[in-house]
Amino acid sequence: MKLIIGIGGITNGGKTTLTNRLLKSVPNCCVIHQDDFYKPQDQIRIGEDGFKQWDVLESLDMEAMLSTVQAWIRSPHKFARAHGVSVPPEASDTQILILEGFLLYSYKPLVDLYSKRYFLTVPYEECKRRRSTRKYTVPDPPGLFDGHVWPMYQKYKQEMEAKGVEVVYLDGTKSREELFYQVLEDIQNSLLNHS
Ligand SMILES: Nc1ncnc2c1ncn2[C@@H]1O[C@H](COP(=O)(O)OP(=O)(O)O)[C@@H](O)[C@H]1O
Ligand SMILES: NC(=O)c1ccc[n+]([C@@H]2O[C@H](COP(=O)(O)O)[C@@H](O)[C@H]2O)c1
Repeated sequence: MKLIIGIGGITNGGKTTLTNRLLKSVPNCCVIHQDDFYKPQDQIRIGEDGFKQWDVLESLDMEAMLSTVQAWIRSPHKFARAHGVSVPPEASDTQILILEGFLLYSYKPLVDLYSKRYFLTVPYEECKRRRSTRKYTVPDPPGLFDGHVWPMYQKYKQEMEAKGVEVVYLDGTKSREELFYQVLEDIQNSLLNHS
């Protein structure tokens, strides 16, 4: 059985933290990070808002991300070995792929592939506070959060909801442990329901 799990949602919601915790506990589990598919900086256009458009889908090479997911679907064991995930000889038939990223549910060719879509949220003030301490490869210019990041977050979330994409919302202000056990239990239930 193959399960593709999305850990999506708001920037600085705790997606990477939760994903890393799950990877330590869930056997036969690989990960693909959406951030790894950012286009080169000189291909990120400047929008009418005056900012480099880091928070739009067009800034990510989603075709390449989809190809990577398809490589896992074709052969999870081969994919795991190629990505340094140990595959014991007696590995069970259950293989799990976690996709982690802030725009996971806005790219049509991927959206139906998920067995489960999680979506972390945190309120505006908390998101802005966490973001202000974060160091990206390209530092946020002044005003980026209010002028670009937050409006794009709201736009994509509204579009996702309008399309009726089914997600499980997670409250990113809960403790790291609480979030981990909530999702782990839910994944275990999904496995039971699929078997
Ligand atoms: N449950 C949580 N409660 C409080 N802070 C958290 C929690 N999860 C993550 N963080 C912190 O928030 C920041 C962003 O976390 P990260 O996992 O990198 O978010 P994302 O991958 O969604 O951008 C980091 O400083 C991290 O330590
Ligand atoms: N990874 C990069 O090269 C890069 C560069 C500039 C901004 N960002 C930011 O990364 C955010 C998405 O990643 P997180 O969900 O991990 O915060 C976006 O809001 C975007 O503004 C990433």
